Order: sequence, then C-alpha cells, then structure tokens
Amino acid sequence: MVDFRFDIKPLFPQPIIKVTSNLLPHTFRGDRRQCLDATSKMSEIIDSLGQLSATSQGLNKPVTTAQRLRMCDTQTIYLLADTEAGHNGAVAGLLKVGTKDLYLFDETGQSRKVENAPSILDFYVHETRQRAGLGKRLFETMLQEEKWTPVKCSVDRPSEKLVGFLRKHYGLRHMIPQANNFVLYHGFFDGPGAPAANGNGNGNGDAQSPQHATRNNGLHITNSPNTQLFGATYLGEDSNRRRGSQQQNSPNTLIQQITQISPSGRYGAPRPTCSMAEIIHAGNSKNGKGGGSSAESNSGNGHDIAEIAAQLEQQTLADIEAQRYEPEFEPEPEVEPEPEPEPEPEPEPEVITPPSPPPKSHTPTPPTVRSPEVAESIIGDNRRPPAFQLSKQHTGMKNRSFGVGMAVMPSSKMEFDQMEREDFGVVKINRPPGHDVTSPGQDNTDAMSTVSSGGGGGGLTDQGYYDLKFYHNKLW
Ligand SMILES: CC(=O)SCCNC(=O)CCNC(=O)[C@H](O)C(C)(C)COP(=O)(O)OP(=O)(O)OC[C@H]1O[C@@H](n2cnc3c(N)ncnc32)[C@H](O)[C@@H]1OP(=O)(O)O
Repeated sequence: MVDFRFDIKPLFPQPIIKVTSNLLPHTFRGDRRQCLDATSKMSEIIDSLGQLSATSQGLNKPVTTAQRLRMCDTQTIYLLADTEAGHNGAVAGLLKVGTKDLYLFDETGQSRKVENAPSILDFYVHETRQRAGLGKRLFETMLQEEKWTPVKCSVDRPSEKLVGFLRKHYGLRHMIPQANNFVLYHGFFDGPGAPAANGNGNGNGDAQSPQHATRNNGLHITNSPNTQLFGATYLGEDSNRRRGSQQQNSPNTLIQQITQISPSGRYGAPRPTCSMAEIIHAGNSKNGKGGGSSAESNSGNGHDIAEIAAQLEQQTLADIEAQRYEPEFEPEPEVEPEPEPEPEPEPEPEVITPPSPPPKSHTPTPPTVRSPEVAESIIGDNRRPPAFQLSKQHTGMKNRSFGVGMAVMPSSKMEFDQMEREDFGVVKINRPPGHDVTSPGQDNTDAMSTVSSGGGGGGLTDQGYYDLKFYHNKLW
C-alpha cells in the first residue's frame, strides 16, 4: 500500500475514483484554491503509483505520470484506495485506459484501421495486495464506466500477470498476432460493429464506406530484417495489386509472418525510428508538422499512408521516448578479439627511420627495429602519445584520432605501413610490409573496406593481421 504525507480521504469519497487530464477526481467539487491543492496531491499519487508500476514491470521509465495524463485528453486513470489503512489512508492500485487509432490485423491477416480502439495502457496493484481480487474490482469498475467489454479491449504489451489475469477472469486466451505492441483477443473484430478490412471503424459499431472496405492498404509484411526493425511497410498500389491475390490466398502464411515479426508482449525489443515513416509523415499537415503537400494532399490512399506512417512512427517514438521496457535481448557485449598468441619473431625485422625524433635525455632512444612491443607503444595504445611523432606522410592519416586503433584491434600487431605518400583522404591501416598495392585497379574504388582475418587464403593475413582500408571521395 502506498502512503502519503497528506490525508487522501478527501480525494477518495469512494474507494475507486477516476481522474482525467484535469488531474482532479471525477467526484471533486471545490474552489480554485482547493482545486490547486487537489491537483497537486493527485499528481503526487499518480506519479508514485506510476513509478511503482514501472518498477514492478521492470520498465526504465513510468508509463503513467501526471504530466502525461495532463497532456492527453483520451486517457483516464482509475485509482483504488483503502481509506481505512493507516492514518491518512493508502492507495492500492492504478488502471490507466484510453482510446487509440490503430492499424490492426484480424484473425485472417487482413489489416484494419480501428479508430478509438479501447486500450488497456497500464495496470498495477500493490505487491502486498495482489491476488486478492482488487485488480478485478478495478477492472470491472473501468468496464462499467467506459462501457467496454474485455474482448473489445486492446492491451498494450501485457505482462505475464495481466495475461493470466485476463485469462482467469475473462476467459481471454487466443491472441491475434499484431505487428505493433498491442495484443488483441479473438472476438475483437466480431459483432455487427466490427470494422471492415482495410477500412475505418472504431471496433464498436461504425459503418464502413465501401471504398475503404475494398481498398487494400498495401502493408508489406515479410520476415526480412527491415520488417523486423521497422514493421510493415507500404508498398503502393501497383506492387500491392501484383502480390495481392497471392497474399489473400494464403492468410495462414501471413499470420505466420506476422507472428514472426511481432514483438511478444511488453518486453518486445524497441524499434528504431522508421525513417520512411518520417519522410512520409513529414508531409502530413494533420499534426501540424509538415506543409501538407505530399501525403495530405493525396486523395484517399495517401491520407492512409500518412496515417499508417504516423502510427508506426508514434508507436516507435513513444517506445523509445518512454523506454518503458528493457530490450528483450541485452546488447551483446563487444566481442573482444581473442588474444593473439605471442608473436613469433619476424624473420626479417624491418627497419624504420622515425622522422627526426625529438631528443629526450631522460628517455631511451626510440627504437628503430619494429617489434610487436614497439608497435603497440606506437599505435596499439593510442591513449598514450607515441614515443615519437609520425607525420601524416608516414601514417597517411589526415586527422589522427586517438583510440581508433584500440577500437579496431588492440593488438600488438597493429601497425601502419604507409611508406609512401597517398592520395587525399586515404587511410590504410595495418598493411603488412611487402604487400603494397600492385594492380592500379585495386585502389581506385571510391569507398572500400576490407577486413580479412588470419588463417585464410591470400597470404596477407597468414599471421592474423587485419587489413583494413577505407577510402572516401575527394571533397574537392
Ligand atoms: C498493459 C499493462 O498494464 S501490462 C502490466 C500489468 N501490470 C503488472 O504486471 C504489474 C504487476 N501485476 C499487478 O499489478 C497485478 O498482478 C495485476 C494488476 C496484473 C492483477 O491484479 P490482482 O489484484 O493481482 O488481480 P486479481 O487478484 O483480481 O486476479 C488475480 C489473477 O491475476 C493473475 N495474477 C495476479 N498476480 C499474479 C502473479 N504474481 N503471477 C501470475 N499471475 C498473477 C492471476 O491470473 C491471478 O489469478 P490466480 O491468483 O488464481 O492465479
């Protein structure tokens, strides 16, 4: 139970209150000063419960804050209090719901636009009071107030507990896979008010225009890395027509694909911003961002494209912004290159002549024979200044960047072999001696990066050397 430094009882004339963007209990009556006091206290309650909910779900940031509620007039928070607890009473649970415009897939894989879809956005009962029926009580009150039915609710990344809750209390078992983070259950699209395929509807009874009902919105769903990263993409009428019949004939295949690309539950990995969505969405004047020249001015279909893009973008941005979940997979730790075996003494030590080393009485004379140790002191540990300065004619580097060597290959074999002047902007790293470019066509590529590991053919890397070249265009 969550206690506060103030008495919550005036805010909770009944055990469950609902709060909207004015941050006042729906039961509240009072003058301006009392309103200010109540909103301040209500903000504290919402922020505390939101934080506890996030912690309970392992989220980085709360999904529910007073600030967010204030900014959104389509959301409602239900709060459950125990006014008998302690001196000031205590708050035991929170349920945030709202409506969302969503592009969803039905059981057959047809995409549908559902406006004002009822959505369960955040749900929390204090750990000390879970599994005591309080969640059910809160949920039932919400259903009555909103006049919703459980099967018509979309659920934003439900946790395992919520999945169990919905299964136990409402018999919701069979999910309809989605490409976004929402979970629907079989029955969501049933009934007279179900939205038509690819059309508009609110899931609760809006009639569909025939135009919308027949139009294929062209979502391109594959199991490609792009789709996994960015979600479904829009193909356009022509390509969609070409592949339409095939897709319609195989809904099972489509569902399977959706299942594969769909992040599972609240802990699906966040997707980066979809640049295509940004480009398309930039022209949509609906949200006041763009000039409205491209998407908005296009009739019908263009409007839908912008909305699809906006939705994808919004969901993605919201995901990243809120950081409401941890990535399913921790980013793999950077793979440290395996320590190389002690280098064999090179058969013919190459003699290099450092360009006029600065005389230093207290340091030994810079070595002239390249040994692995020396090479490391020169290049491998770039955090230290080299024992002597190599000019850019020797290194081929226009801009020396300390630390790059370590990042690429912190090996004692990290060397530069740049004995002759190169063209502008050419950097060569670690070309073993005696392996200069022989063919003229070998070096005239605009951009090339070659990394070859040891042990393979070619002879260049038979001692585990890395040959990394990077070329870029001349700027002038
Ligand atoms: C869209 C979203 O908000 S996703 C996030 C959902 N919230 C969370 O996961 C936060 C932590 N969990 C909770 O706060 C609560 O468990 C809630 C809100 C999901 C449910 O509230 P409760 O008061 O526990 O629900 P209630 O007592 O009415 O129902 C209990 C049922 O919920 C499910 N449930 C509740 N707690 C758990 C749990 N720890 N483990 C597994 N299932 C649980 C079970 O089905 C349970 O039935 P059972 O006890 O017979 O197994």
